[in-house]
Amino acid sequence: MVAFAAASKSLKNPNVQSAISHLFRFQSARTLLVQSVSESVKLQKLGDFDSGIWEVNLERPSSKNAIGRDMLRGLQHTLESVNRDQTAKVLMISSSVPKVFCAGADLKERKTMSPSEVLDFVNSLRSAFSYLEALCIPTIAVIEGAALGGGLEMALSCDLRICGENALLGLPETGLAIIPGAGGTQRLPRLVGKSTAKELIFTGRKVDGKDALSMGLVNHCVPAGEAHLKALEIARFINQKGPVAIRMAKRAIDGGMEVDIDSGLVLEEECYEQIMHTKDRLEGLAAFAEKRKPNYKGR
Ligand SMILES: C/C(=C\C(=O)SCCNC(=O)CCNC(=O)[C@H](O)C(C)(C)COP(=O)(O)OP(=O)(O)OC[C@H]1O[C@@H](n2cnc3c(N)ncnc32)[C@H](O)[C@@H]1OP(=O)(O)O)CC(=O)O
Repeated sequence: MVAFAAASKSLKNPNVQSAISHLFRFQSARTLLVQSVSESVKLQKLGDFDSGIWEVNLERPSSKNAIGRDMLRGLQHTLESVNRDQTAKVLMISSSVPKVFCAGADLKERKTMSPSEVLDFVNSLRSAFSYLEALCIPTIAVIEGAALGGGLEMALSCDLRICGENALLGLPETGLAIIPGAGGTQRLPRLVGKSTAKELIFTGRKVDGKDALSMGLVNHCVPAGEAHLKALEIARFINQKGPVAIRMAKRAIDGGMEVDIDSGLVLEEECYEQIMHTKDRLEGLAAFAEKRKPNYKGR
């Protein structure tokens, strides 16, 4: 009885609760399937409670996940697989290489390319990141360590960015006498403002996780090593919501930001109409009335 009372008292301690919930969140993430799309890009589908959460894993340790032709092909195929599958609800992009998210374009391969090959490659990389940005489900970049050049441009194409304090983010391209050519000159100013983006791109300055947070470059900065956990926590929140509503919210926000407010509101109306006749909308109302968790089916 005494032991039980002591245990229940310690369970009320917020630190213990937080540790347990971290443990629970960490342990219950179970990978159901790993699809190896290429040597350097793996696609994982989480299972059980996390069904609906998918993860692209970058895995090219020899070059710190630098993106060459092979890796780009792997990335394109992976994103196409995600896009085709209606069961994907949230996508996380992470690295299995310690201390790096992605070191950008493969500069060793670049040295062997002719100018027209470089242009072809950069155009394909830009298209791949636009494809990533346009995926109809939410995407989260999980950044531990370096996200530089094309690596940051990939993260900028995601809806959310979560980083560890040890992150190093930057667009150092001008130091190589090129410009960020995979969307960086467009997405960075839209995210952090024109003036800050110009400073970062003109100087090639790299910022750590805390500075990235303060300039709005990332959504959350957490202690080093905890970015995946934080991203998973957010992915789980999203995964419990009405899937059609999430897709329509993304469409309305993304489409609306590029047009005037009146056109944006028309787009919002169109998106609202898409959710009007879903069974999930009725399920949401029923669950509220019955004081239970909704069970959404994505239709
Ligand atoms: C998309 C466009 C342009 C670009 O992206 S340009 C590229 C911008 N990126 C960079 O400038 C990053 C360069 N890399 C680094 O700063 C560091 O390597 C690091 C990522 C901070 C990691 O540092 P660390 O000290 O941990 O590791 P090493 O430097 O010893 O690297 C290990 C190994 O990896 C190779 N490598 C690293 N980055 C690249 C890369 N981008 N391309 C090819 N290889 C890379 C490095 O050379 C080492 O190899 P070794 O053979 O062992 O020497 C726009 C456009 O496309 O134009």
